[in-house]
Amino acid sequence: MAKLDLTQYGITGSTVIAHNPSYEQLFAEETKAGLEGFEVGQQTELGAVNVMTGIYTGRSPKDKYIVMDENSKDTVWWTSEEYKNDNHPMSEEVWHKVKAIAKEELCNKNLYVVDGFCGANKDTRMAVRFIVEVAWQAHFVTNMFIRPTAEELEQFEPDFVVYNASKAKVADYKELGLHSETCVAFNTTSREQVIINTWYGGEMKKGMFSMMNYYLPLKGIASMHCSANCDKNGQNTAIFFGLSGTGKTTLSTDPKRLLIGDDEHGWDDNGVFNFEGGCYAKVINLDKESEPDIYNAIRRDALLENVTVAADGKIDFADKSVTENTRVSYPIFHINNIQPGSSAPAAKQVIFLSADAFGVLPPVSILTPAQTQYYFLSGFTAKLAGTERGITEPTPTFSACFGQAFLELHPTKYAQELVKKMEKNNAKAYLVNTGWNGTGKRISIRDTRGIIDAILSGDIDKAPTKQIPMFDFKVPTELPGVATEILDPRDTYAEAAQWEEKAKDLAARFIKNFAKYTNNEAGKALVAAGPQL
Ligand SMILES: Nc1ncnc2c1ncn2[C@@H]1O[C@H](COP(=O)(O)OP(=O)(O)O)[C@@H](O)[C@H]1O
Ligand SMILES: C=C(OP(=O)(O)O)C(=O)O
Ligand SMILES: [Mn+2]
Repeated sequence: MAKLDLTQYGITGSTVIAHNPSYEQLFAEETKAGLEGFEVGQQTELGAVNVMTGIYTGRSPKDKYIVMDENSKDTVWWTSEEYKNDNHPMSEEVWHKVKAIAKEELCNKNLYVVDGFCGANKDTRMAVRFIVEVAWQAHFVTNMFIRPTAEELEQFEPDFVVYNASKAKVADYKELGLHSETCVAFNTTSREQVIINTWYGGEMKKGMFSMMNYYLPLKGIASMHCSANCDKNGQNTAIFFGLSGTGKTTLSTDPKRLLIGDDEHGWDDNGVFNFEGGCYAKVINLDKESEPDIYNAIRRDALLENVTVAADGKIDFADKSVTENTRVSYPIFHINNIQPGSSAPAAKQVIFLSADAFGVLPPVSILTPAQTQYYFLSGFTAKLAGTERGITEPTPTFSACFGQAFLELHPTKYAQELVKKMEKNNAKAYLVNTGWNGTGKRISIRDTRGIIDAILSGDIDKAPTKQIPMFDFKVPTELPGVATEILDPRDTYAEAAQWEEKAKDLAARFIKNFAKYTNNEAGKALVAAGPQL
């Protein structure tokens, strides 16, 4: 491969230690002598290396900016007083300043450069070049993005460049009108991302997802915060939407099915395709018996983050003293049953995962088409501790399309694309509560897996059903492999009246949240599909 010249990016005096390093080389670099602080990788008993990411162990949405220019000003869904989101505008002037900070940090250094694809579909994939200072950051993106073939690397022309200056700070952030010394900024026109003062790998992964969420729907392709799998013949695709920690990775990793991907997908006329080349699983309290596939994926080349590891390499998955958002990234082929090419025909089943901290939602509801749109736009769930800074306990939230933090266009755009694809392919939707019920405990993974099995096998369509008041949810009254007494959430309370009180409160929250969609006829028409007081 021709030697990479970084001066084209304004980075001078730097040595590229490795351009597209092998796993061998990554291991050697991240465990070599002389590394300091959070650069240090520690080998663990499972063969995977563990790293600590410093103060930032989750994303930093308050520090996310999009450059507002001629192209983006009328397309991006900007934060506003009426509807706050994480798309904070940045002027071109400030962009040049933060980019200069990043470039200065990357000058006269030893750097790693990794080229990867975002998107399994060759026609619409984005070729991304990551320029980083820390060896394990190169390892993280090697795990998470689609690894080009040797031939593709020869001809690699980046569509997008990421400058990771995690060691730098925006000292004059106040003068620049920014929120803190940390900055995660995107320029959708020059197609660049700048990261300053956070080491959390999720900023690179979810950053490129945000960009796919910008470019793809503008081309008529659905871009979705969901996991996906299919049957062993590569058919009967199912997708699982959900905010962080609701079970996308856990539930899509299913020994009976082939994994397409665990977090970010597109849906075009050919079907569903993964954006990524790896998975990023939560490992807090990871249990070998109940999640063997994820556990077995943790071996050499997987990269653990913020996990407690003793000097002899022994792992304590139960320890959350650093963060609850302990993670492992691994290339997708660490899972045995994967769908070749990471794409499959159009989805037949669409599952919305919601971790309800109030204990109101049934563990599974069969949605009507109007309810599908209503609950997709509402995106009700709980933010679980750790993935975002400042969230320390399950916090109820309405996260549009189950991924508001990553939406660059208005939520209705994503809903339209999803509905178009679902209608064309006769797909059905289900709302699955992976959170709490009246027992005060989280619904067991075992019961949730039973529910998912019943959806995927079609058993749920044969089950007797009843309607749940206020929400008018159709729920099964019995399902094979699932504890019958949890199917109607009222039965999990000592008195049904306790459920009713909480349900009224939640219904009112839904109604209040949905008001922002009712300024047009389409939105108004959906109100009837939502909860009624
Ligand atoms: N009923 C349940 N369904 C799914 N996950 C559950 C359930 N109960 C507890 N969990 C835990 O919740 C977490 C889900 O995380 P994960 O699958 O990584 O979510 P996501 O991929 O959506 O971010 C895991 O730690 C899992 O063990
Ligand atoms: C990695 C993240 O999300 P998820 O838990 O959905 O994988 C994240 O939001 O930073
Ligand atoms: Mn996940």
